[in-house]
Amino acid sequence: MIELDDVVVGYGGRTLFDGMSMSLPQGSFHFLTGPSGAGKTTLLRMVSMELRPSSGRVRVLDEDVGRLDRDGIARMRRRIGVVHQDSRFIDHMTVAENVRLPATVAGQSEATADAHLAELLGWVGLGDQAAQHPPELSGGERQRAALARAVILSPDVVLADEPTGNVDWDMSLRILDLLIQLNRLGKTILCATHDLNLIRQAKSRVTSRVLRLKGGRVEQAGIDL
Ligand SMILES: Nc1ncnc2c1ncn2[C@@H]1O[C@H](COP(=O)(O)OP(=O)(O)OP(=O)(O)O)[C@@H](O)[C@H]1O
Repeated sequence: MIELDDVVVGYGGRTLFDGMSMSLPQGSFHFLTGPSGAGKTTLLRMVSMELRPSSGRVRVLDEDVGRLDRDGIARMRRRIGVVHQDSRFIDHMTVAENVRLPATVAGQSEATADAHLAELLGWVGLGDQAAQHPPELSGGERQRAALARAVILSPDVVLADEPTGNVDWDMSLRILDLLIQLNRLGKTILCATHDLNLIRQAKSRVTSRVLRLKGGRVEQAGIDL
């Protein structure tokens, strides 16, 4: 479950959301749309606990994230996988090492992480690129590496910020397919995108809803996109 209740947030004295609320059930698949600058990334950053609202409440997986202590935040971060808009990697580490990094940071043994890693890289179609370095990857391969890294700890929630930005249509479909598979495993998906074709494509394959941000409000968009 992801719930924002009467959230106020902004930057440098400018309010972006002034008492915004929304509620997404566990296991749901939502797209987040809206004009550039509407606050899609900001909303995702509140859910991923990278940004604290100045007031209001953010609840994720039945926890009020504003009340978590440091350990609680660390624990919760493992349950939320994030694919950022411009995914950064550590360039001197291999693709496999980058994808494994969250598991290493979480204290998993190399053996435990590696058992899952090969399967995960195969799942995103990067089995052959495991030993390469991030600068050698194409845009679509980077996005898939970012998705693999986001889910290495088997999070319950996956947040994706324009995961198909700058990739061609075939690659977009491939990334969408991975998100749909994650949703079928019961994970809650929230995906910011400008790509209405992608949303249409998803709607024929998975039960998904569209949230539209506009003027600091979030509204459910109809299916007639
Ligand atoms: N760190 C920041 N400091 C100041 N202003 C910011 C910051 N991050 C975002 N903003 C501003 O807040 C507004 C919302 O930004 P946000 O990135 O959340 O929008 P978005 O809907 O994700 O946009 P896009 O579709 O272009 O990625 C924009 O006007 C942006 O300039």
